Amino acid sequence: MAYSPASGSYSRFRKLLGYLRTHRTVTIAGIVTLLGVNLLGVYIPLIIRDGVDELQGDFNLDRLLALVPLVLVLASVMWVMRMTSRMLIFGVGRRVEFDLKQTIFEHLLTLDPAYFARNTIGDLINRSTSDVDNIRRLLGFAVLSLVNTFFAYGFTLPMMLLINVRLSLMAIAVYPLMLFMVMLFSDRLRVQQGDVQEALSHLSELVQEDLSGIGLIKIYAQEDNERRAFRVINDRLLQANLKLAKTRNMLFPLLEGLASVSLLVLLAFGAGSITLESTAPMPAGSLTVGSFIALILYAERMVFPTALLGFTLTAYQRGEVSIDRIETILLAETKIRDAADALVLDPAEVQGWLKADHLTLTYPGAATPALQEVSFQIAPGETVAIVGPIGSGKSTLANVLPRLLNVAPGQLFLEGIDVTRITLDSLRRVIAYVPQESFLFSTTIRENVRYGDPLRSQDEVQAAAQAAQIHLEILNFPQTYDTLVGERGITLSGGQRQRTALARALLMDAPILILDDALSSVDNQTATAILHNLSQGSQRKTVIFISHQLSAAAIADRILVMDQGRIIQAGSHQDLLAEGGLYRSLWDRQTLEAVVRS
Ligand SMILES: Nc1ncnc2c1ncn2[C@@H]1O[C@H](COP(=O)(O)OP(=O)(O)OP(=O)(O)O)[C@@H](O)[C@H]1O
Repeated sequence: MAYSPASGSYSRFRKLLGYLRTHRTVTIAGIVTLLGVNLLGVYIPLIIRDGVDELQGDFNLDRLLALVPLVLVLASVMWVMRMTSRMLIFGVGRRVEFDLKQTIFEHLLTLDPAYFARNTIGDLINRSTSDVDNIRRLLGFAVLSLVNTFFAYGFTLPMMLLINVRLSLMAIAVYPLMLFMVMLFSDRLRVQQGDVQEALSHLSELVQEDLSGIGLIKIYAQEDNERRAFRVINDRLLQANLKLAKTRNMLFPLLEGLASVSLLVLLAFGAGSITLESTAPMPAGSLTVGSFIALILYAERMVFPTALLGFTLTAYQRGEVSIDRIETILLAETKIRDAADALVLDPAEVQGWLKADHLTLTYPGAATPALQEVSFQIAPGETVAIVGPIGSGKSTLANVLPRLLNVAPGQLFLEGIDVTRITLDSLRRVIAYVPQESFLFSTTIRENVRYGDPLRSQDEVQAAAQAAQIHLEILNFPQTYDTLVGERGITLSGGQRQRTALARALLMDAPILILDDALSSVDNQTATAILHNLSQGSQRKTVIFISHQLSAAAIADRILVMDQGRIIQAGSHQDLLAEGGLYRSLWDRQTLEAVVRS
């Protein structure tokens, strides 16, 4: 996913307000507290001004001693309020971070598998963490700083003008120049920030892919190549960061320097305007020592937020880039969703009757359909094997049944109902599906088996494991069903993983079971035994068994032979052997291979 500003600054600003909507009370409380801080910040210099002017006429220790505690109390109140405002506003940033992470994760769960084939996990993780972090900073630091700047300019500047217009204007004369600089650098900063985030995503992608495929890297002795590839991307990130740092390091000191110039201007021109005669009428344009001190204190209050404009801007722009990157995820929509009038299937009423009627499916961007005019009917309780050469469309067919792929209306029916008119949830509940890659979570065997329904009892888990022919092996694991598997536990063999995944599907006791080459790492004899058991008994399910293992497929009630997206043969093993054609040649080849191996 390349970074492309999906929206203008205005709509990004509206997005930000949208993030804040649920926390508006706390945000407003934070801003009101900040308002209090600024009002006190304006008031305290006035007390100091009056105090200094009074003392100048007639020095009085009692008066001085009364003034100090007052300023101290007010300054302490201001300090407490400042702390409170920071806690409130930074807290909002943290809450928005929480909301966003939750929203992104929940949204990702709604997207169909094709989305994850198009976008890398590393990039998605980066957007859900680093980009969300940038938005938190924007809503914490940048909001606090922007509001602070707004109040400082709104209150402090008028007070300065009231004290002395000429000196105040001279002090802030450099500010327009500063704003001009900020605007000048703003686009460059945003583009450079986008480059950094993108390079960061590429780095996460590479780490994620390499660590997942670490075995492959070692087998092919590609450590050096991967090291070089990492260096290239890491270097790209370094260059992007250095470029950004260069721009920031040019802008920030410039802003800080210019902001301090206002203090120098005041000192240079203000000192000459001070009049020490407190009794005589003040000459026009002159000011008392107290007013001069207040003016300096005010100017200082302005310097800080103005000098911070650069940081605020970066935080804001970083956040803007990240808003775009996060919105790209949130705007992605799945085409596979419930129709407005979708039916909820009652699992008890589903027998397992499937019908495809000229089912055709073309992957986005593909030149030819992966499924072409596929028609069949599968009766309740029937065991149907689907065989065919590599890439003939078998997995596509398996994915279409539970609507993991977007099937057009009027082509696929369950119990005579168009699957596009059934809610996804109820459709998927009646189809147990074991994919080619058997994924296990890093938890115990028991939790893996009862993933579809964590409340199932140990007896039920065991019965499913027995049907999947893995129970006896589980008993040999260190803690039997409590053994941890995956990253935090033992590593299962390919065949053990497949049979654990099968047990997980069997536990769901769904009327339809799809096995997509799900026993490829299990020996032929065991695979045949499993399939035989599944197709026997009174509680027969509709079983769709996709496999390259023809000896196991041979025991199915019916075999569908696929080639180039079409069903080109259908019948029992004996019928198909007698018929000749593709099935016969596949069978002969496998039989010959088995003879050669033995
Ligand atoms: N996500 C996808 N995007 C585009 N094309 C795809 C996608 N998945 C599969 N295909 C293409 O669709 C065709 C059918 O693939 P499919 O995986 O269904 O075949 P298969 O019979 O299951 O193969 P195998 O026996 O190797 O598992 C192939 O040409 C494949 O390249």
